[in-house]
Amino acid sequence: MSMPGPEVAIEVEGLSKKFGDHVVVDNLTMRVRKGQIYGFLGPNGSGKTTTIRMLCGLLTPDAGRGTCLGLDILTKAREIRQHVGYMTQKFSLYTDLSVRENLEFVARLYSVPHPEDAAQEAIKRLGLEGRGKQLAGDLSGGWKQRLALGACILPSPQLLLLDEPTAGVDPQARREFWAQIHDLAADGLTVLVSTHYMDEAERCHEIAYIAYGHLLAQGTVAEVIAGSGLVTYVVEATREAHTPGATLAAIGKALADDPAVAMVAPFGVSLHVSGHDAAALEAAISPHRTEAGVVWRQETATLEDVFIDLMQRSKDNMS
Ligand SMILES: Nc1ncnc2c1ncn2[C@@H]1O[C@H](COP(=O)(O)OP(=O)(O)OP(=O)(O)O)[C@@H](O)[C@H]1O
Repeated sequence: MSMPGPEVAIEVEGLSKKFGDHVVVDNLTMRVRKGQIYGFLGPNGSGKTTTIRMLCGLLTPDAGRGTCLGLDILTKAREIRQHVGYMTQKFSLYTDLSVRENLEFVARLYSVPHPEDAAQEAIKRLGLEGRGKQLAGDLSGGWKQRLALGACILPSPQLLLLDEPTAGVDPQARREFWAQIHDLAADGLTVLVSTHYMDEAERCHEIAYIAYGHLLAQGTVAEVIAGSGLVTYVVEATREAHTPGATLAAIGKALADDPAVAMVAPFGVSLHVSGHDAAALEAAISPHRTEAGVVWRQETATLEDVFIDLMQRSKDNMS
């Protein structure tokens, strides 16, 4: 493997990890550019956290090699860790200390010069002005996330790990949180995010889908969707349909076992029907096209369609 250029934050090749006899990550090769927001998706227990931990030296792989922030992940793990900020799902600050006290505490813990000024600067940068004296425990979920992010970036890490960062946060706070992540990335911070949420995935520059230890897809959202080869039709109940739910359910049931249909999923008054062979799928839905009270249209598969399909197929390969 050649030396990574300055624009590369992480470059790894053939990483594998076993716990006992269980291969949790199998032969993973990937590259993350500096300033990139990189999302990791996949079913529970598929190896996302293990992968992220290996990428930044928190866990030693059994096989493979690579660099993170220009440092060897096998021999320089301790140095790498000094440049990594980790925001877990669990709020890990002191609920009975104020916002300012929490930030000053973190600044002192990490020997940040001038901790009081650094805390004040973080308060300003995060739009927490006016909340400095508020107890962290009294903040709403969205503000807590913001404070946790502030604490994470106080020591000026070069790499930020986010574990489902906006679980349980309302849409506006989510949007603001992600705007901040994008600002930080624009300043050169590299961000690895593990998530189960499609909207978080869509906010990443690139994503990787991992299932049962295998990296099944990676790239931008558009590349992952295009690479899936999934053809999707949407059948929607019209206002004239007397029993839209029943009509769609009957179509769904009729199509679910057709070999041309990879999946059928209900979304409100519509169903997504997807498959891999366009002609076979077209033939499967053709008898239902003329049914009363529904309209059919072809659409680009959604990221969720693609992930469910990847998961089902990898499960089939495993069994
Ligand atoms: N230290 C460990 N010792 C033994 N097994 C482990 C250890 N860490 C993880 N595992 C196992 O490895 C597998 C992958 O775990 P990992 O946490 O990487 O998955 P994940 O994709 O992040 O899951 P989730 O979405 O549930 O957080 C799981 O079966 C888990 O139980």
